[in-house]
Amino acid sequence: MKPTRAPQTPGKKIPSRNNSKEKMVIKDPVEVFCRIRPVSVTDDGYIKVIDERTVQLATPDSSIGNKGTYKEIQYTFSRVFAEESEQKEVFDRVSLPLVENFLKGQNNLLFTYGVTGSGKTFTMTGTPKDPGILPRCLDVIFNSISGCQARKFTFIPDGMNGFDVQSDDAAREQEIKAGVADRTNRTRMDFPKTPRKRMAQWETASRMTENTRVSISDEDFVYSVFVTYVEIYNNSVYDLLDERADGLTKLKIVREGANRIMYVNGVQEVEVSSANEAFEVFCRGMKRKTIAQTNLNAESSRSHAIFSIRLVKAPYDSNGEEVLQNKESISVSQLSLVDLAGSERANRSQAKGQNLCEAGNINNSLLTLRKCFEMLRENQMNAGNGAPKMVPFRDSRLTYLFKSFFDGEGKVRMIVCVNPNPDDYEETLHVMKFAEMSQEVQVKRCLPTPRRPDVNFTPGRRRANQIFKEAAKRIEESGATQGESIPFDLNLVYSLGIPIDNTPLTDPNNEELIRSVMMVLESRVAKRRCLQQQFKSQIDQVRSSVVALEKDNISLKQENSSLRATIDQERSGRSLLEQKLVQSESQLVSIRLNLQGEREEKARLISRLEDLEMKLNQRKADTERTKLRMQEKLVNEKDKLERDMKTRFLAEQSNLKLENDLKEEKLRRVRHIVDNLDKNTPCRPTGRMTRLAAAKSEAELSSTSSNARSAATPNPKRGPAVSNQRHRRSRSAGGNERWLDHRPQTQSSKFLELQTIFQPNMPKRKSVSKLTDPKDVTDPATSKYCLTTQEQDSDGGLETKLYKGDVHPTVGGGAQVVLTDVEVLKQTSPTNPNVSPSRKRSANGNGKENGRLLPDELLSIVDPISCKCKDNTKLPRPSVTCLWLFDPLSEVESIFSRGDSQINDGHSAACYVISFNGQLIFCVLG
Ligand SMILES: Nc1ncnc2c1ncn2[C@@H]1O[C@H](COP(=O)(O)OP(=O)(O)OP(=O)(O)O)[C@@H](O)[C@H]1O
Repeated sequence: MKPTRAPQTPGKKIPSRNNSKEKMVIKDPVEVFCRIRPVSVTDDGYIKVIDERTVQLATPDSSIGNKGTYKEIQYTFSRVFAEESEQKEVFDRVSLPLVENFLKGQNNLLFTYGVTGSGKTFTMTGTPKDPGILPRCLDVIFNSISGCQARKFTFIPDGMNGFDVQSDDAAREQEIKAGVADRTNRTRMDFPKTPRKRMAQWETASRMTENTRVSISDEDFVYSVFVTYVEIYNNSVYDLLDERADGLTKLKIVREGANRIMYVNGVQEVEVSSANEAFEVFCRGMKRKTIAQTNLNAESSRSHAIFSIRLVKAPYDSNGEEVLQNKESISVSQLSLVDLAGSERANRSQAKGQNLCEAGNINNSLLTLRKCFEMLRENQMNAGNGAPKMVPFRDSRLTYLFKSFFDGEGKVRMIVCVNPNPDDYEETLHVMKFAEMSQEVQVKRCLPTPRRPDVNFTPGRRRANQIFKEAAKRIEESGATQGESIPFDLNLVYSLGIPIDNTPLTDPNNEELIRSVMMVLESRVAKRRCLQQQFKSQIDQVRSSVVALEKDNISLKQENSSLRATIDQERSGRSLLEQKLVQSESQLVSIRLNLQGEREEKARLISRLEDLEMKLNQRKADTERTKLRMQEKLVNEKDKLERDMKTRFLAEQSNLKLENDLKEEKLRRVRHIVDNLDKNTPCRPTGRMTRLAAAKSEAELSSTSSNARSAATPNPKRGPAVSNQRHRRSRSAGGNERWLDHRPQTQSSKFLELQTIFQPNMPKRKSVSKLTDPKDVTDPATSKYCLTTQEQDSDGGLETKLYKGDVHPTVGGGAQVVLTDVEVLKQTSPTNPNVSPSRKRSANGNGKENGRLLPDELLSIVDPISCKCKDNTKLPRPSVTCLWLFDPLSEVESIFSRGDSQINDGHSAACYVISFNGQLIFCVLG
């Protein structure tokens, strides 16, 4: 028989089969059938049957809205069953050939596939009035083997997917025992846990039976039927026929048998002797099957249900008396009917919690099924181009259980169920695509077993034995033999016809005799001819099977040698790979060692770095501390130095004063001498002169002793009285500081004289009348600020105020001015008669009010020696510009005034009017 090709979608390539190795193995494609479920909605059916093999899917209006485009896609299958198709039609076309194969001793797999609610369970099980594939299969099987069935318990499952055979007597004994046990058990089993609508109908209504019968050639065999029913739920296999309540014991594992057939280990295999009994067992399992109510199906299968029927057969012995007691002579075939759970999208089924988890597992296992098909097809297309890729059968229990079918241990057929409901359109597209692709998968054909254990036995011996026994029984009943046993005579099977009459063949002219001999001979000739024909046909059969065997043998030998070559190649490849692995491992070890070394080195470096960082931090802290100490020391030294300088300065000043006093005294005495020259009276030093001289010697003494004290032991608590640095008015104190000289142009100051003889000492300056540009202040070169304002009072006197301050840069990049000093310069109008040089002095005449200086008299310290008149003009007399020299520490107070410009020629101060204790003294310094 030639393999039938899978129908191909136009444009799709048929896998190349030029490979010589491929030619040797006969392969059959997976046959796929499509069944369309009838729906009540008729307005927008998106499925149209084009012919009996083609179906067309057109995008429904609802999906156009979502996806945009309208398209029509055609799919071709082995056969398309339209909505109105009957269960019988589907069975005859799809399942009957599988049943025939099954009865001939081959394995078969049929599964229904599709979206949830598309009619898979209906197609597989049907209803009592319109049974589906499964009950019909059972009917046909038992119709066909009726009369050849073995006594129950003739075959006993060995627990490893095989069977043992036992004698008729042993089987009878066990049957009696089991009958008793079965009756006790039955009462317990017949109550379903959950009444279900689908099951209820089977229990109440009588089932319509299928009458088809397939003729079996092996009449000298006995048959037994065993069924198993398992479900794959959440990727675990459960035995649906296990009566025990414990869920764990129902959990089974999938194993590979010695004959490479996959099976569920430890599953309950129930022997059935009729279709009804078998269906009853199926119903029992159905009650335990996991179903649930979803949005899309009131009784939706949540598991893949696998009902397997196994046909066990063995030949009769040579006398047709009893089953041959040899395990080797047993042959087993299997028909697996699989009702797959439907694929579903959670958003459509609204599945939640456990249902959602179930849906996930269902979709995963179906995805694995698809992947296996895809990989099988890819391997077939790339056959001969390298080693085939591994098919992921093990990824799911479902595919693992059916692995042997795809490995060539049986025939595979699939029914794709589709629901024309437009809501199913998207999912149906995926299903159709997969189904069409599946047809390209080719499965190795399972050849009928060439081994005939009964090859030496007489055909028809069983029936002959039966007839003989019946005849012998009747004879015994009639009392003819009287207890004598009649031995079975196998020659009866080969009798050439009626025996020749006992009349002696003596008279050749006896017409009657000749006619009777002629009749016998004719019958014998006819019988012989018949036997010869039978013999010839048997010889032909044997020859053809020998030829087939020889062919198989040759092809197997070739396959064997090519497999050996492949194995050798793989072995050498493997040894190469092993070598590489060893090398890689040694490299890995050395890399690991290196890595370890690097890690240790890194740890060492890190710890060293940490040490160094610690030391660095310590050193920084030390440096910081030293810096602070040094700064402190510097400040102290500076203070000390300033104090010393101040003391010296004051000492020098008082010396000078005393010298001046002395000179004045001398001058007075000279005058006095001159005045008294005429009078010729001796001149005595005045008391004042004495006092001055005493003061000088005292000042000198104190200066010397102070210097000596400071040189010997510095007294940090109380040094000599020095002027506050902040109030230092010396021009030399200016240094290199740059001043921002701010002289606002107010309305009044425009007309006032600013060029007084006493000018602030600002060697470097930038003069502005308005502070509009912030850069003037923020300029890093500017460190001092001076604001000059002027006011004129009603007497015509001028008051000039100099607000001095330090410019400090701020963090934000600006600058702030801290005013540290105010200098007030007063000029009195010479025309004002009320003004006297001591006007600004305090009431007690020493510049103090109750011993304190008046604030407006805190004037800047200006070195009188460097006082210059800028334009060298002559100052009007008695114009007196007074400066109050104020030292807050020593509280020494003086008035320096610019005297006669003729005496003071402008380059140095030569003449001073000194107010000392309210007296004005002219001093002329050399
Ligand atoms: N060909 C058909 N004729 C009449 N009724 C059908 C047909 N196919 C399906 N149905 C009905 O549709 C409903 C759903 O069918 P069924 O339970 O067989 O779907 P399913 O594919 O097995 O769903 P799930 O995967 O969820 O188990 C049932 O009520 C069934 O009777």
